[in-house]
Amino acid sequence: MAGRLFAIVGPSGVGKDTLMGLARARRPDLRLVRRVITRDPQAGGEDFEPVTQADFARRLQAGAFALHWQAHGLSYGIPCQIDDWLDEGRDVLFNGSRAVLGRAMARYPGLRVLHVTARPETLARRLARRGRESAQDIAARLARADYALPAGLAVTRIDNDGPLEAAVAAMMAALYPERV
Ligand SMILES: Nc1ncnc2c1ncn2[C@@H]1O[C@H](COP(=O)(O)OP(=O)(O)O)[C@@H](O)[C@H]1O
Ligand SMILES: O=P(O)(O)OC[C@H]1O[C@H](OP(=O)(O)OP(=O)(O)O)[C@H](O)[C@@H]1O
Repeated sequence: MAGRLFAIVGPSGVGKDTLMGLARARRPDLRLVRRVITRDPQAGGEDFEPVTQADFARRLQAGAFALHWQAHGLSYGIPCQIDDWLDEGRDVLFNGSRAVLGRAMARYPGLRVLHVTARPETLARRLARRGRESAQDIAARLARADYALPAGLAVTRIDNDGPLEAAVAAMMAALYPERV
């Protein structure tokens, strides 16, 4: 049986990576995608595979990515390995761009979207505390905060403006509705 593919999306600082880690801790069988990113290897934060722009371009050319996009001056790739996982019946969760969802749905018609939200002031506070980006980069990320999702997607909204526990519970219910 084919596995299910989930994209977690939402503005920078809303808690996507944090929620992914907590979901994985509760469901070790959930496959989290390790993204290929042209980001400084020392950047910290999520576990990603750092590559140069040239290496990214080579992999793209070779068809190594199931999905890819650009944002924040970086290139992001989702390795084709997710297709093997889905074929094996694994549920797969990746941190995606809201701007790639149209293409993602075209390739994966069963795609489910977890849209994490929080108030702009909450995002600003969290990004400043996370400390991975400069003030200028934070401002650019906040400017994308209200980017709209394309129509026609299976979307569950997850509010993460309050305590993490509430958002994790909502996320687990969205991932595994049969268990609630
Ligand atoms: N509900 C929450 N309450 C307080 N801090 C949170 C909450 N959710 C996430 N954070 C913190 O906000 C920051 C941004 O979270 P992160 O998971 O990196 O967001 P994203 O991946 O969406 O950019 C992190 O420092 C994280 O610990
Ligand atoms: O098109 P958008 O929906 O605005 O998303 C743009 C990018 O921002 C996030 O990446 P990243 O994890 O680098 O940033 P973040 O941790 O600050 O969210 C997200 O995963 C996308 O790759």
